[in-house]
Amino acid sequence: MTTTIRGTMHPRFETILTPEAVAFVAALDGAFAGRRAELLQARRDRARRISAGEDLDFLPETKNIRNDPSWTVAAPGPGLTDRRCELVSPATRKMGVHAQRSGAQVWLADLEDATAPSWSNVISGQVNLYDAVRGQLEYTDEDGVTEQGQLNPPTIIMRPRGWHLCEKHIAVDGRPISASLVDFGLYFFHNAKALIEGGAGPYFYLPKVESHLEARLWNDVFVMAQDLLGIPQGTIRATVLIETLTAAFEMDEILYELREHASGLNAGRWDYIFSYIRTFAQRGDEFVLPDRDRVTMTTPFMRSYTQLLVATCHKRGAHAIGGPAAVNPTRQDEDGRHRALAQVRAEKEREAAEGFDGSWVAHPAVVETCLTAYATVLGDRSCQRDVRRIADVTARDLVSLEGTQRTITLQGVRTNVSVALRYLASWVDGTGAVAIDNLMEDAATVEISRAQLWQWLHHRSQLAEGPQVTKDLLERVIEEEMAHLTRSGDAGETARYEAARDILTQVALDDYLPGFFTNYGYVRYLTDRPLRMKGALTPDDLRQSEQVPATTGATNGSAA
Ligand SMILES: CC(=O)SCCNC(=O)CCNC(=O)[C@H](O)C(C)(C)COP(=O)(O)OP(=O)(O)OC[C@H]1O[C@@H](n2cnc3c(N)ncnc32)[C@H](O)[C@@H]1OP(=O)(O)O
Ligand SMILES: O=CC(=O)O
Ligand SMILES: [Mg+2]
Repeated sequence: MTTTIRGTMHPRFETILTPEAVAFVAALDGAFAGRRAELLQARRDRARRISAGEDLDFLPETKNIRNDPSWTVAAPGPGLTDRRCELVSPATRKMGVHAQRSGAQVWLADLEDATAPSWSNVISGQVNLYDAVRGQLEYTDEDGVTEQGQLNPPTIIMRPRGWHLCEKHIAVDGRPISASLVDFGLYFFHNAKALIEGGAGPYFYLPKVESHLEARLWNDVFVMAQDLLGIPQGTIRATVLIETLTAAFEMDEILYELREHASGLNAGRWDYIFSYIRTFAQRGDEFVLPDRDRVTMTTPFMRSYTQLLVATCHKRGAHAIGGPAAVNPTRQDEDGRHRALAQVRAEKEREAAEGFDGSWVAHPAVVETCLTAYATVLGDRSCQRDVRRIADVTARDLVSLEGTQRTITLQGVRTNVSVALRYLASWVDGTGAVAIDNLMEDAATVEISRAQLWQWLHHRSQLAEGPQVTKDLLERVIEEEMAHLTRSGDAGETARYEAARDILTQVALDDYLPGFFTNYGYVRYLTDRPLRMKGALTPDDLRQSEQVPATTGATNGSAA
């Protein structure tokens, strides 16, 4: 087996990419690459069946697991009992230092939705985590002022990339390897023992899981990783984001598969909305969602999902964690800041009243707000896992848009285009979380925007103002927004917006609905040696970006 590092070696990358660490990751990939490929194929097969009319339902073959009241998940790991506020941020040095000083119980260091997965971001994120775990994270600003993390920092939970992505800068026998295993493996190899010695442990958030079989794969990865490093089984803790529609039907099963390592479920609402759109993109009008800002946590199908999540977690002794509010309390706008704080407070109080044990925030300025809101329900208690909730949620409740306001507007189209272009122009430049119009935008929120454009186009949806959504209309709006966004004439900015337009056109306007914009964007714009920077990508390039075996001709998510 030959392992090759294809990415540029920046300063300190050698700390992470040691021969032993790379061999560890290659061993994991060698053991699990086949199953990962099969599970990605199973995703595509299921997506095709749903597109063709198959209804989603709870699985008959796992009924025993759901109905068996006797099993629970492992006790919370050290440092994970109190999770009232989890601050999420990209794993940069500056954000890491701020997160460590934020007063949150958890720092969720994100290599996923909030990180544009360039080689430089991925490995420098590992360098920053390496330092953070050892209490050595510091950051020097432009004025030469050095800030350090604090002595008693939050528990770190790391979020690796999802199963659908590969890491092209590390090749085993010429083949790129799973991005999930690179992120998980490097972090675990370097830090597991130090974390345990420090009184915590190797903890993970698992993103975009679509089935309990994918959770089983993660569990098997954990077992092998712990074995290889001589760490006791059951040391790892994983919280699974329930952020795909299909996973919402398998919450019990996902916890069961990971039960020795599971510590909770999280309502990853943005990807969940995206997943809803993607799953039903080619079904009838009854599944077409309205403007992005009209879908909230109190929209009936969203409410059903969170009720089921809380009830499932508490039945199994797991933490139920709320998702991130996207409002951004920017310091530039005092009124906007007050509105954002009030909105976060109302949202977190509602979550706590619904039974959640804690929640994500995406900005340090709202940590206190989140803690106060949870305190109104929890008082001195660190969580409410012992409070059982009954959720009488049916399969229909999880998918039906009955009672949902369904209006689509030209402004909704324009906002989706503008937000996607602005976000993608930053993403190709290496920034994966961006404040736009006082909202936090990341890969998940922008997936909603582009998938809505695709769905509305596919359905020729009627806008409140009269016209239908057509390709001509979308192209016109894109041109208008591009003219507006590139008006400075700056060459670098224009090039980034051209790249953004290319990605948006590819993933929102084509007949084919790609599973994720990140696959295409990554191979085209983020790799150290990008795949054919000029000229159109061929269907083979696209398949490669989505890791679809050439023989299947399948799409990832929805067959066109
Ligand atoms: C769908 C999902 O998955 S959500 C989870 C993934 N998303 C995220 O993690 C996004 C996290 N949030 C962010 O990245 C940022 O808050 C942004 C990009 C939205 C806004 O950042 P900024 O424009 O820098 O905001 P702002 O200027 O108000 O920040 C004030 C300070 O707080 C810091 N800060 C802002 N957000 C965070 C954060 N999440 N964690 C740590 N520090 C932060 C900034 O670095 C800045 O520091 P400075 O004063 O030393 O310059
Ligand atoms: O990862 C979180 C989400 O909302 O998506
Ligand atoms: Mg997500």
